[in-house]
Amino acid sequence: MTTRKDFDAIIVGAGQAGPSLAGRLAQAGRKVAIVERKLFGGTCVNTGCTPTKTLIASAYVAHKARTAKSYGIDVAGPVTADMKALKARKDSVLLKSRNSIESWLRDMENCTVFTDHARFESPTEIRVGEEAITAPQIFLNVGGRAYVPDMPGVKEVPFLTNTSLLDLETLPRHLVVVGGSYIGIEFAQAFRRFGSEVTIVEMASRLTHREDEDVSATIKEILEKEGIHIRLNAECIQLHSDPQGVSVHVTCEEDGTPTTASHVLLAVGRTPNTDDLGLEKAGVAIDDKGYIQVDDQLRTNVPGIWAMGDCNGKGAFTHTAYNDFEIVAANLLDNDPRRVSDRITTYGLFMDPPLARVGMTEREVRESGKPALIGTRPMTKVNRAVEKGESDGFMKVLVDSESKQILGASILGVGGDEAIHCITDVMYARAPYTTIQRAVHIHPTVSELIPTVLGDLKPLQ
Ligand SMILES: Cc1cc2nc3c(=O)[nH]c(=O)nc-3n(C[C@H](O)[C@H](O)[C@H](O)COP(=O)(O)OP(=O)(O)OC[C@H]3O[C@@H](n4cnc5c(N)ncnc54)[C@H](O)[C@@H]3O)c2cc1C
Ligand SMILES: NC(=O)c1ccc[n+]([C@@H]2O[C@H](COP(=O)([O-])OP(=O)(O)OC[C@H]3O[C@@H](n4cnc5c(N)ncnc54)[C@H](O)[C@@H]3O)[C@@H](O)[C@H]2O)c1
Repeated sequence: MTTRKDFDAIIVGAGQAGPSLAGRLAQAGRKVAIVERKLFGGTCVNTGCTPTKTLIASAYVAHKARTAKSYGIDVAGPVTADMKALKARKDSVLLKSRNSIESWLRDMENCTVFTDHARFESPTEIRVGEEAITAPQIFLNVGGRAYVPDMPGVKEVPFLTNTSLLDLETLPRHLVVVGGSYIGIEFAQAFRRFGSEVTIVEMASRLTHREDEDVSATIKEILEKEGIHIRLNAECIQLHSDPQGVSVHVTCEEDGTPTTASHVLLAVGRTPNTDDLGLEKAGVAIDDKGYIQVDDQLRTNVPGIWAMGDCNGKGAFTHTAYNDFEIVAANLLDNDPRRVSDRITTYGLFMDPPLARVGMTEREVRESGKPALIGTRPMTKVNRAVEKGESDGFMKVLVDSESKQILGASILGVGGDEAIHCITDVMYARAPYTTIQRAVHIHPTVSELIPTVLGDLKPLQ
């Protein structure tokens, strides 16, 4: 028999926005229900950021051990990856995080945790297993999952996604990665460093095709230097089963030589978890890709229903999901009219060296027609990078020549994922670039060279 419980607020999904919002609402004395159907912490903690960055740390150690000789250090014997031990380390890191989120929510005053699939019955009622829960305010934080394209052969062969690849306890002989963007590149480099042969198959004409061409080209060079094969313009990918695993045809020509993979990873984007939420019963509007449509304060078209994180299509990162929580909490609880449009685009791609990005790309600046200045510097001219023996990449900053404000930056280089934040903060402050140029940064750091780049700006031709 269905039981019915009434709350002030229901949160669906315990990813990167839901738990923090539960905390704020419960603290404000609201009676809160949070529903999680699978793993507390969602994608980032369980199958995304945390496990990948933990594996990438192991891959970095392998790479350093293999190149130890060039630092004057002898490492006896071949460097090999113990996949079981790698996985155990990764699991222990993510389990701590998952468990701490779950126990925080379960111990939270004014908060009731439900662990089942949530589905709308009406705009104010949600069914969770045998229970019906109601609230005048409902917050959706349902995230997304790996997109599986309907490519020829995909139904006939075994393939991996970011979730299943993380569970491997043996090293793939040859990993073919379909998709040359964040997920594909991070996994490709890590598995190459663990010892797999790796091929990236990308249908666009370059890797990370949303980045500037110089960024894509340098990423390709770095990956190829480590022995990763890269097949671009792969417009006719077909998968066939093969006695040795999966054969992957890449070219449209019938006689093109296939690549034989022991494992295939699909890393071609994400799809939102909105198809099984009963949104039609609540009347919540989605776009043609399934993303929940929201306004600048993350309100859906139905009063009393909000959507935060990857499921609203306004961002696809942990920091954007968390910022969605901050926006909703500020508007509802703090009388602070924060907006999504206040957010400056920023993200990292955690290959080694990492790519860090903020604001506009050079291409976007050119397309905008704004009069602009540009400053660049190769990492070979950054002392710290040279001293570390990690001088691949470059930094590039674009400035509005009239307002003197920074329009955007790309740092592809060691430490770039940290150094970028001195640029980000000045962009949020809407201060002129000269603020950074006159700041004294510590020697020897990567950040130290950002004032130098800004001291040598040239008109963008
Ligand atoms: C391999 C990989 C690496 C990544 N690395 C990074 C990174 O380094 N940095 C970064 O910023 N981002 C990274 N991301 C992206 C990041 O993980 C996501 O942007 C982030 O997790 C989105 O958070 P979210 O709260 O929107 O959704 P999620 O974290 O996906 O959480 C949604 C939760 O809702 C639950 N749920 C869904 N439907 C229902 C339902 N009907 N009922 C109950 N519960 C439901 C799900 O089980 C899940 O726990 C990575 C992603 C992947 C896949
Ligand atoms: N460092 C990070 O912050 C990080 C890391 C991993 C994932 N993520 C998040 O996960 C999301 C998904 O990442 P992703 O790399 O899967 O997707 P993506 O959308 O960034 O890139 C998909 C890539 O696959 C290619 N592609 C699409 N269909 C293809 C096909 N049929 N054959 C060959 N190539 C094809 C595209 O051209 C593109 O290069 C990202 O939007 C990102 O927000 C973030």
